[in-house]
Amino acid sequence: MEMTLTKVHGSMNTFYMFESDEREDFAQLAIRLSALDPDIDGILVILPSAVAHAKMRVFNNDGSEASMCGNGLRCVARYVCERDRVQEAVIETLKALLRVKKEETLNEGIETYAVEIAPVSFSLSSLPMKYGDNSEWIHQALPFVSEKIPFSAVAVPNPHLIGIVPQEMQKDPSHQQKWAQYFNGENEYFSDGVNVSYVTPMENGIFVRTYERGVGFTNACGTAMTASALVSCMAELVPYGDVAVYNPGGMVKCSVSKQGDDIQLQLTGNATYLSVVKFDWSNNAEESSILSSESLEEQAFYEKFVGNISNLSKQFV
Ligand SMILES: N[C@@H](CCC[C@H](N)C(=O)O)C(=O)O
Repeated sequence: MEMTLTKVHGSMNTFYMFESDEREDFAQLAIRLSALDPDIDGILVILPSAVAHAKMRVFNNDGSEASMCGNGLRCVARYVCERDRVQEAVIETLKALLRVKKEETLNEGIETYAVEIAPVSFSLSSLPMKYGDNSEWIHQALPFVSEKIPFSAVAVPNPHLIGIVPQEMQKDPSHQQKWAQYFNGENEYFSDGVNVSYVTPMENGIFVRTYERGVGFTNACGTAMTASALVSCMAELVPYGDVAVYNPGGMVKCSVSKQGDDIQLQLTGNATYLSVVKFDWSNNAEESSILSSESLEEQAFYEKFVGNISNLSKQFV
């Protein structure tokens, strides 16, 4: 079967995106496409929804399904808003209906979208995370990992473990890699794995590097950046409101508001289309292949934007 896929990215977190009806083979498709194109972090499937403009499912490049994907949702938001000729829409995800909207451009030539990130829970059972009898883990060291790194565990609703680290630990991500690999293998703490982010405050925001469950190190993870902005506000590293979040793939804005237990999070950033790809999905996955790829013109604008901000984030990469 010939499929048309759009290769897209949000902060260089890169996916093949396509519209489809429900099928059983999305996981195999994600694995096969990732084997053919190591640039991608997974696939985004846009499905019909009975309760929203569309439904999004996201599969990591190892075939595991995630409950949410912030960078991916911006790309899906763009697709649905352009398809339905609307400025705002509601997208059904595995655990929530989320509001999305077109925003003013981040920079010339960059399609920009804002997406709601919800629901938020600090309850360890929602990740799930098991650590003694604790019901939450907020801004405390995990002594077996390091006495010096305050960690927070939060589900948005996919699971995140976030550590605040000094600049030198961003430059050498080996500590992060070791523990993220451990928590995403056989271990007693995270039975479903976890996305692990290391965060460092900057003069005008924060820098976040993420090791994603089911993927490995990514240029950026939208839910991780938003959860990291929340944790940074709670730790008083940055004020509540709009937080500039830098990452190896660029920069996004995360808006954070917290009144008691009521937390509202929004992620704003690029939704860039890279190319249109024809893919032959045969019954035998091993034989499936990319037939053609036609580049679009948008990436040059994104690279110009990254060039403008790189003096701020290059100290971390
Ligand atoms: N890159 C995504 C998150 C993708 C899912 C994640 N790897 C998981 O398994 O939870 C984002 O932008 O949020």
